[in-house]
Amino acid sequence: MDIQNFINGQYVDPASGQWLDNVEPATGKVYGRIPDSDERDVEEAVIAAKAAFPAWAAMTNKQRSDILMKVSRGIEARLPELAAAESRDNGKPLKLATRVDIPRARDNFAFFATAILHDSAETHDMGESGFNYTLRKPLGVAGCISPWNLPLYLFTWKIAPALASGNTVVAKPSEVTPVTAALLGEICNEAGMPPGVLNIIHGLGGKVGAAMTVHPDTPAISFTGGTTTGQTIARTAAPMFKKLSLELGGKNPNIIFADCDFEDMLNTTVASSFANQGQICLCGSRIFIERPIYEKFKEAFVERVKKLTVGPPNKETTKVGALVSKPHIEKVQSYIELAKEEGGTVLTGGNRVVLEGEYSEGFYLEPTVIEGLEYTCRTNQEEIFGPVVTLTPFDTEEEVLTMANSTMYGLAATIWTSDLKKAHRVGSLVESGIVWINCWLVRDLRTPFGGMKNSGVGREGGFEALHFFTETKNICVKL
Ligand SMILES: NC(=O)C1=CN([C@@H]2O[C@H](COP(=O)(O)OP(=O)(O)OC[C@H]3O[C@@H](n4cnc5c(N)ncnc54)[C@H](O)[C@@H]3O)[C@@H](O)[C@H]2O)C=CC1
Ligand SMILES: O=C(O)/C=C/C=C(\O)C(=O)O
Repeated sequence: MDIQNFINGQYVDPASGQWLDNVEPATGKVYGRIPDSDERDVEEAVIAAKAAFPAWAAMTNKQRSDILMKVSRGIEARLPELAAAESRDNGKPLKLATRVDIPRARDNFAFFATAILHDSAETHDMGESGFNYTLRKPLGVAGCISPWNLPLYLFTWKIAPALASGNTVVAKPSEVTPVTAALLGEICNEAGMPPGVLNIIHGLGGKVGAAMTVHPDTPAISFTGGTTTGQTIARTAAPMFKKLSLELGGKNPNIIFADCDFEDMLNTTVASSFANQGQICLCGSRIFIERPIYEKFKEAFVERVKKLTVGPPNKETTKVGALVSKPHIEKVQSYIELAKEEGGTVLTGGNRVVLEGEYSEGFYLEPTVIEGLEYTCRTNQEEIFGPVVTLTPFDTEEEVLTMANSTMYGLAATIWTSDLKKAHRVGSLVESGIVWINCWLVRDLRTPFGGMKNSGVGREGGFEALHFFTETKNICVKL
């Protein structure tokens, strides 16, 4: 299956005439080609987006909202097809793509299509001498760059607010999982989105992403991906005074107190550790357990993890699918080896899984649980982004906070306790942009979403996302 760039409402080949292989993680085999685009394709896309901007920005919020709602309904209408494409491209279980990824892409469009109808600006009253009012103007052409772990989910999480607030967009999905983004162009055309409003360029980050970032006519860049890539983007964009939204890596603590609801915690901790093969920036990869329940937790957790079925993404019984790529599974395996060198004991997992028949070369890995590591070691400090978690006991709140806050990251934390005061106390001291108490990945799209420290800059979600894609202007009126 070959895909093309989507520029000015048309599907076109890359200027280079060159293509990249697209590999199916479940089989390890090439199953299509994607454009190996470069700065010439980005230039064409920016030209189209600039031309479309005045008319799109001049529409009323209601007019834009109507089109974006049609996109949302178009995603819903093609949900089975999109879910199958996502699962094949990424390796994630089809069930997950059907229940989570594609519904969330649909909801992202519906959420921002309706949010824009409820947005308003401030007035600052100066009494008899006058008043100020605030205008928020779209920026122009927004650059949106997204990763491979939640492909259409995160692609639309950026595009929808950018479009709703009146910008046109040049977007780049990950070259590892480009297919559902390519299909989105068809849905936008069917929804009556004017040509040039959304443009989608495929290819390598170092070529396409870099060209989008350095282009003088992309005043805002919204990026989700690895922290190192975020640093590269910031180095280019900051001196150009671009607006930057960076959602980066995490090394999230999952803090389990002895007084928690054990069964609820156990069920959710299995999911927060291994959902999407552990490839979600919000997964809790460092599990801290209060000492009185450490052994009980370890035994119960390992027993549950051993029962997780690793299998082909399209099989009904599969709980853990394929990791996204060969380089990625090799990276994750290298961390398991590192953990052993650092003195860790693998309690379960640690090995590649070789399935039968057409899946024998797929990227399957056992869900892995490790204990006995110092909290300061590399395994406990660096983002692994795979189905690997570590267990560490703790005795006091102070101790667990020291360990939880010891990494360069600060994205998400989970706290399990029946003591609301303790939950609130620890929640306010843990260095994380997002804290879940007695739950995980419960999402309300209105809430600020993003990380502290090296986990990012800025917040997505709700009005914060809509406002990121605007320039705020204050107008002072003297009476
Ligand atoms: N949401 C998250 O927190 C994610 C974190 N990661 C982390 O990053 C590590 C590396 O994964 P990658 O796939 O290499 O992520 P990445 O950060 O390289 O890729 C994310 C997106 O950025 C683009 N990109 C790459 N280099 C770029 C550049 N110089 N300028 C502009 N755009 C660029 C990519 O093409 C892709 O669309 C993973 O092992 C994981 O630890 C990866 C994906 C998502
Ligand atoms: O918005 C969400 O619900 C989830 C976002 C997840 C990421 O940004 C990620 O895994 O990279």
